[in-house]
Amino acid sequence: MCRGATGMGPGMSSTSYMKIEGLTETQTRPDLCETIPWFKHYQSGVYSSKEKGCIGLLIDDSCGGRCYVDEEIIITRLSGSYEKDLKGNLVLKQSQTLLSGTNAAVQKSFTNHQPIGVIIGDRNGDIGRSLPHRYNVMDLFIITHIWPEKMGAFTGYKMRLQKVDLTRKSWWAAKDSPDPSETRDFETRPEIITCNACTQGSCRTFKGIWTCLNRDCARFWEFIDGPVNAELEYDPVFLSHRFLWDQNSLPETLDLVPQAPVISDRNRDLWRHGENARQGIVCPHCRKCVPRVFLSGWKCTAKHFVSPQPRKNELDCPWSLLVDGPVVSVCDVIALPEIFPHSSPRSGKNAAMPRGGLESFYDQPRFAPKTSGPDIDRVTMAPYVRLRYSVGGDNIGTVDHIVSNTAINAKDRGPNYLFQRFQELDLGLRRERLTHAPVKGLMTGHFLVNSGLPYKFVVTTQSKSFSETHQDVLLAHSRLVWATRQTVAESNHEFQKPNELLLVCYVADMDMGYHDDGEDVLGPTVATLSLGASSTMFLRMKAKYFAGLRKSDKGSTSLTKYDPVLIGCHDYERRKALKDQYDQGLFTEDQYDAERRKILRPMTDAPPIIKMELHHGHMVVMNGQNLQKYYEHKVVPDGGLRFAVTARHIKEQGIKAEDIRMGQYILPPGQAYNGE
Ligand SMILES: O=C(O)CCC(=O)C(=O)O
Ligand SMILES: [Fe+2]
Repeated sequence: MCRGATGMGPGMSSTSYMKIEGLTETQTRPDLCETIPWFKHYQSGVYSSKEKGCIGLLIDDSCGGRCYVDEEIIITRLSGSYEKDLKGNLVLKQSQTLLSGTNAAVQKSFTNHQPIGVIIGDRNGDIGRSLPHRYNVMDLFIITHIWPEKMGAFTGYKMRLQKVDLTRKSWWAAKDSPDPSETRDFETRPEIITCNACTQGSCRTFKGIWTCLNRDCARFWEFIDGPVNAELEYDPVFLSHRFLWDQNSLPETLDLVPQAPVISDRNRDLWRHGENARQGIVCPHCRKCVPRVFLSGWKCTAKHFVSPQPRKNELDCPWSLLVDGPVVSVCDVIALPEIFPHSSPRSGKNAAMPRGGLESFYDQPRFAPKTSGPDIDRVTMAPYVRLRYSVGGDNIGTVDHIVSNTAINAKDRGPNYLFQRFQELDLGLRRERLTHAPVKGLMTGHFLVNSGLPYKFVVTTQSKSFSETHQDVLLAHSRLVWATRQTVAESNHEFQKPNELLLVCYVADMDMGYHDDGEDVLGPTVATLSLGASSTMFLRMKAKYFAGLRKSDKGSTSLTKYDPVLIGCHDYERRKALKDQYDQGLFTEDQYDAERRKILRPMTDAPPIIKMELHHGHMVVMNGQNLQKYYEHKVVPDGGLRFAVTARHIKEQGIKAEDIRMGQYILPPGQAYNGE
């Protein structure tokens, strides 16, 4: 059945919905989603909230047959169950329902007259004009009709949306189109015709022909002697009629274009390191979505686009909003209010109060009870305590957790000093766009800066040589050189001096997801120093080794080639027995694969086998090439300001002599760290 919006009548004009006029634009989907609060979905075309239903809609690409965009009306399909055929046409693969998922949210917005923010992408061909930017905020619309159509063997839905504010000409209107007339016709409605078979009314949607739009009726989508599906055109009245929205009858509307904040002493923390620190801001000058790229704040400059490159028409706008503030003390980001009664309690999301005094807080790290986890060896490495996790037998590797204490942290040029200096120095910390990401333009979930030899595998960071790196940063590196040397001395590896440094900074809910640090060009040892807020580090086996096979996005599974059958993997005993038989030549490769297929099942991800609480001043040294090959780690900070300084060795073979010098430095006498 064709359902139209109801309950209209003469009412207030809707001009007040538009807080700011005009177009907001962005070139990447992540920038859009970080900035526009009513459209935070990175992949779907519908953004919904539980309470309101659909609040944001993106129309891009091809919307399928008979989609339509004019100055005030949009007709588009509802999402879900479509696939592209070989020619790139969208084909419905299963009938849609309005009862669940995003279509239920769309239905809810239709019923509630919820205004919806609409964004149009420059791949949309229905608008019939070129668009200035990749993504362009159109305006607020309300769904006026939702109806089913037969699409091949299945039933899918379409919807008609009408712009809320009819008093102003839309920015996407043709240049020569007239301004909206002051006297509009809000009376005319498309004709409603009752179906003889089901007795339900459906409106005249198509030109010169009527069909029943009740999907349960025997005569649904029946066109006797009429045009074939592809020839259907919309009825002129169906396109031209308008509802007048009574503003008082509409639910709370969206702030279509969020205003840039005015930073004051009261809200500074929120925007600097708190809840809003990852929020993008619409530039008040050029209206571009400006994501938080820099730790120092927001800068509306096209120049910060390493990838994708700025477009030709992109303005290099000078607007910026910097959020500097007083240096945060360590006591402000760790939970020790009873010891520092004047400090504000930590607001981190995992904040846990230490049971003992300050010493016990640092000296007795708590770690998750082991399941099938590695052995832990606890030794005193005065003045530190070192916990060594031996992972997966001899040939895999070790993780050393080097636990600091207040005395170490307070030492001259120690962690307390470094935490302060890293805030005072202009280190150039910024988020970078990932080179391989499911969504183009996706940025790291943390700020970073690289120095020494360039490290550019996950993200392309601009690297400074150590000679251009501030000495206080080199002091942190020198602690990691010491820690690396300690660890390597007990292994059968040769010590390779770290020649690279990655400084990462986390604020708000930033984190670093599961990854490994195991590029071919990297040495086997990776050492990290934590400064500031606490965090939790997890280590787990990679899924393909844990399960022995992996599932592709399309649902097929493939066996892991050269499966090492690591201690701790799923179904270890049976897999090991098969592998032994294969290694002894009792199976051909095909037989081995066939036997493996009988027992292996796709798994959910492996559970973490190490969970370490990293506090201010702690160091972690991961040692072993295979540790990075077979295992992965992630870090989830508690919230609040945290720096992680990581030192690795990049193999020098094939690197030019002048570049090798980028990874070398000499500290003034007595300043290289010696473990005290
Ligand atoms: O934040 C941390 O402690 C670790 C960072 C890390 O894993 C990395 O930089 O690769
Ligand atoms: Fe890492």
